[in-house]
Amino acid sequence: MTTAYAPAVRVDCPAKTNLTLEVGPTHEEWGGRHALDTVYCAVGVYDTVTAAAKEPGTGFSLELEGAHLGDLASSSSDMRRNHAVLALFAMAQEAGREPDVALTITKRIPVGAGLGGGSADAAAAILAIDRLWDLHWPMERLRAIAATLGADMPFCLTGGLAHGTGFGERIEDIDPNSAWAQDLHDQGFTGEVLIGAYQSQLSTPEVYHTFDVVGAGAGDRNHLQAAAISLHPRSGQAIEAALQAGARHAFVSGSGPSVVAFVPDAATAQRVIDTWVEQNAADRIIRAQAPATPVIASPSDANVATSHL
Ligand SMILES: C[C@](O)(CO)[C@H](O)COP(=O)(O)OP(=O)(O)OC[C@H]1O[C@@H](n2ccc(N)nc2=O)[C@H](O)[C@@H]1O
Ligand SMILES: Nc1ncnc2c1ncn2[C@@H]1O[C@H](COP(=O)(O)OP(=O)(O)OP(=O)(O)O)[C@@H](O)[C@H]1O
Repeated sequence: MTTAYAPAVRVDCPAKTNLTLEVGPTHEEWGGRHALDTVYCAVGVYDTVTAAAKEPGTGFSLELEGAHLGDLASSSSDMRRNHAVLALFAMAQEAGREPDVALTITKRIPVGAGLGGGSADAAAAILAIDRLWDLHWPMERLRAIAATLGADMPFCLTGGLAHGTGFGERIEDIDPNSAWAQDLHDQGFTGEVLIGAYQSQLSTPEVYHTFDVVGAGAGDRNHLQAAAISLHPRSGQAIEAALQAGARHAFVSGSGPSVVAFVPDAATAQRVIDTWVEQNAADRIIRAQAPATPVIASPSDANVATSHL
């Protein structure tokens, strides 16, 4: 007898950056994490996570795809520590079920880049499993589960623009039609974005520890920027080059090393790309739109576009 399983679910989840990132003191009750006041912005480079049911009692499986796997590609990378798998375990515990799910991750978000790649995959897994198991839990419940896994994960569940506080897990969505969103748009923080990414990765804990020593740079919207540049100077070169080429804003994304540049038009985008190439200021250049939101699809939603990928 063949068992009929619910169809696999696919979620495309965008990367995140921080349009502002104010870093305050550490809190023991948060595991030593710093207090944050940040404006999150999801950026349209997507990882794709699929979740499919497996035979009961067979446990989870994980397949990784993509040309940019960073340190995930190494044989020592422990599948059980992958953020998407940790999300599956958390959902299974909350639902009182076994994690008999086959996960696949197609990675496009640079790894260890300050773009929330692991957080995006964890959020995508939560959204996919919520649909696969027909749970239909409210977003607040999904966010509470995500917050136990990492600071950026609650935001990644909804994307768009949001105000983050606490250690980053307290999320207040910024309505796209609000005066706040309009102001961010008027400042040039929406539309075409260029991401300068690198072969090298930065450890988020190390960047925060370096911040504790060097502090924030004068006038830096991202308080971690000076720390990230001290650990990865090429990011500072890419920022200067982008601003000289006409970008309205250019800064380190989160804990870095990647650099995000907001440009007003296609001509400026091309000038920034040409300058980064001429100066070898980045190893990989990605063009994207901001803000962006997760796209959830089951095979039955055959009409779901994939032009955003
Ligand atoms: C840099 C940001 O990406 C900005 O959005 C986030 O603050 C980091 O989010 P994340 O990678 O999900 O961070 P977590 O996985 O929760 O924590 C990783 C490590 O980063 C440091 N960390 C993280 C968040 C925070 N508010 N303060 C911290 O000091 C801590 O050393 C922590 O052990
Ligand atoms: N699914 C995943 N995708 C990317 N990294 C993962 C994943 N699961 C575990 N990791 C590990 O998490 C570490 C950080 O990767 P990630 O891409 O989330 O960094 P990041 O973009 O700097 O995150 P953040 O901006 O939230 O600090 C990497 O060293 C990687 O080995």
